[in-house]
Amino acid sequence: IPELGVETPQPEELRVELNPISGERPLTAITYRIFQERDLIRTFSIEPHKLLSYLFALEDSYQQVPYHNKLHGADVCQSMHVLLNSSGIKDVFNEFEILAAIFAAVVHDVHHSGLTNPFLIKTKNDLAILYNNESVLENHHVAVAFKLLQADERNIFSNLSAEQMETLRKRVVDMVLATDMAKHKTLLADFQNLLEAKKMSGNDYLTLESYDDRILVLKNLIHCADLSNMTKPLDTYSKWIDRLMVEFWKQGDAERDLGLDISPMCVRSPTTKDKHQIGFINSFVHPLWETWGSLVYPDANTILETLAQNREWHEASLAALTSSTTDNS
Ligand SMILES: CCc1cc(COc2cc(C(=O)Nc3c(Cl)cncc3Cl)ccc2OC)on1
Ligand SMILES: [Zn+2]
Ligand SMILES: [Zn+2]
Repeated sequence: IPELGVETPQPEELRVELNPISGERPLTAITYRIFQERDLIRTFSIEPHKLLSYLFALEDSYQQVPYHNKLHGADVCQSMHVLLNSSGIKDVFNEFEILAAIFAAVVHDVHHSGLTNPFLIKTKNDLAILYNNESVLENHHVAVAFKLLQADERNIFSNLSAEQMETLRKRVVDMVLATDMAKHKTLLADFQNLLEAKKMSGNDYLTLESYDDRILVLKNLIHCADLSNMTKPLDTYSKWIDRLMVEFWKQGDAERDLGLDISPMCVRSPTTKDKHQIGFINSFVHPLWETWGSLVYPDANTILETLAQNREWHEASLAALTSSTTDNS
């Protein structure tokens, strides 16, 4: 693959265009690089200047909130890229599904307001009215992502056939809507049932025939990427927690000012962080990653070990915190 990912008559010009990206445009830089590395630009005859225009507009449509900003979009896209390379699924998905998965990951939280679905619903936000309280944020994210494609100079899929575009759109909508935490239990249960059935059939690697089976794995994959903070080294992980805490606590302040009940995760207290993290990892994150780990065994072993270490870190700091407070009492 040529250095800039595409044969171009003006390599210098494209290089210049790309250079300013890496500093203040992390989402564009990471996503463009992944498109190059996976040769998606050539496979789907994507015009490089359209890809840059789309990514610039997408990056600028992420709000400047503490956690759900363009860095989170870039992070989930990069995590999706790595997870798609797991040996257990490397040869399962075709290039159309990979294009949809990478695109869904980078757009999945665009224009996030830093508030939760329950908050938007209980404050009767316009978005909650528009989407009838159903996956309000996630419907908004994927609608904004496709709205940005409507401008011709940003339509990176202009060389796909109408039928290819239709399937791509369905996959992206299905994956982004699956990032709604309210769907976690059903999504994981369906995933576990699928793997159970596959194990019964005896063949050692994953064969997925139907669209429903294939998209079910991709939905869990983007959900894993969205919940991958806890599987990262502690120094990275703790930065994500602090960002999310600031975002949740700001919502808590808004709830208090509006005379609403303060959501449990949004209560400002030193033990909130550790208690909620441990509870969240135990009830959501570990079961999901354990199921993913069984699919791509042994590829996810490092991830599972890091997750366990991070949980222990919280348990130790919670013990230290509570013992010190009981001493003072
Ligand atoms: C007080 C801060 C706090 C954080 C938690 C749970 O921890 C985390 C939760 C989430 C988390 O819930 N992310 C999320 C997803 Cl995956 C989908 N829709 C909405 C959201 Cl907010 C993403 C990252 C986390 O830690 C780094 O519980 N309390
Ligand atoms: Zn989201
Ligand atoms: Zn997200």
